[in-house]
Amino acid sequence: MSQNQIATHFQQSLAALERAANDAALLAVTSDIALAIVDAIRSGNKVLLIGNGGSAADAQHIASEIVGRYRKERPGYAAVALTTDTSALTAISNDYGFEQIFARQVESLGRPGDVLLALSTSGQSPNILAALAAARQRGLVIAGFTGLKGKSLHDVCDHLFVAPSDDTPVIQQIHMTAAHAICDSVERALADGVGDK
Ligand SMILES: O=C(CO)[C@@H](O)[C@H](O)[C@H](O)[C@H](O)COP(=O)(O)O
Ligand SMILES: [Zn+2]
Repeated sequence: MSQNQIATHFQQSLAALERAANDAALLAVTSDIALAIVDAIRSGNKVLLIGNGGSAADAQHIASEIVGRYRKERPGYAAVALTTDTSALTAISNDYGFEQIFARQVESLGRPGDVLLALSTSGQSPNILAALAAARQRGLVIAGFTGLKGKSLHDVCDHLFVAPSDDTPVIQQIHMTAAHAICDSVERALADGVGDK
C-alpha cells in the first residue's frame, strides 16, 4: 500500500471526526448516554455491552474501562460485555441460533434500569436487533451506536449515536472516540474529587 493510500485512511478518519465534533445533536446524545450510565450505576444497576467483530472488541474495551478505570483511581463500576463467554456463546448459537446470542443473555442477565450499550455499524445485524427487542421487553435503557445506514434504530433505542459515516472502520473509530468521552464523563460524575491517574 502506498503512503498516499495510508494518508487517505487518516484523512477520511479526520474528516469524519471533524463532522462529529461539529455536530451539536451528536454531542448532546453522547452526553445523554453518559448521564444514563451515571444514573444506572448510582441506582445499583449495570451496563451490558454487545457488538460483532471489531465492535465486539469495542464492547470489551468500553466494559474494561468502566469496571477497571479510564483515568481516575476510583471504585469499579458494573459493566459486562456479552461477547466473551465462549461456552454461553456456543451453547446459545448451537441450541437456539446465532441470532439469539445476545438476546438470551439480555433476558437472563438484564434487569430493569440496566443500560444496554449496543454497537452495530450497519444497524442491521440480526443478533443486535434481537437483543434490542429483548432489552425493551426487560425494561433496560437502550443506547445504540451505529453509522448512517443504521438511522432506523431510532425507533428501537432510547438514545442513538449515529456516526457521520457509512464506512465500517471509520464508524468504529468515531464510536470509540465517543465511548472514551463517555467513560471520562461517567468517571468525572461518579468520582468527583478523586485524584487523576
Ligand atoms: O471490524 C470490522 C471492520 O472494521 C469487522 O470485523 C466488523 O466488525 C464485522 O464485519 C461485523 O460483523 C459488522 O457488524 P455490524 O457492525 O454491521 O453489526
Ligand atoms: Zn480506551
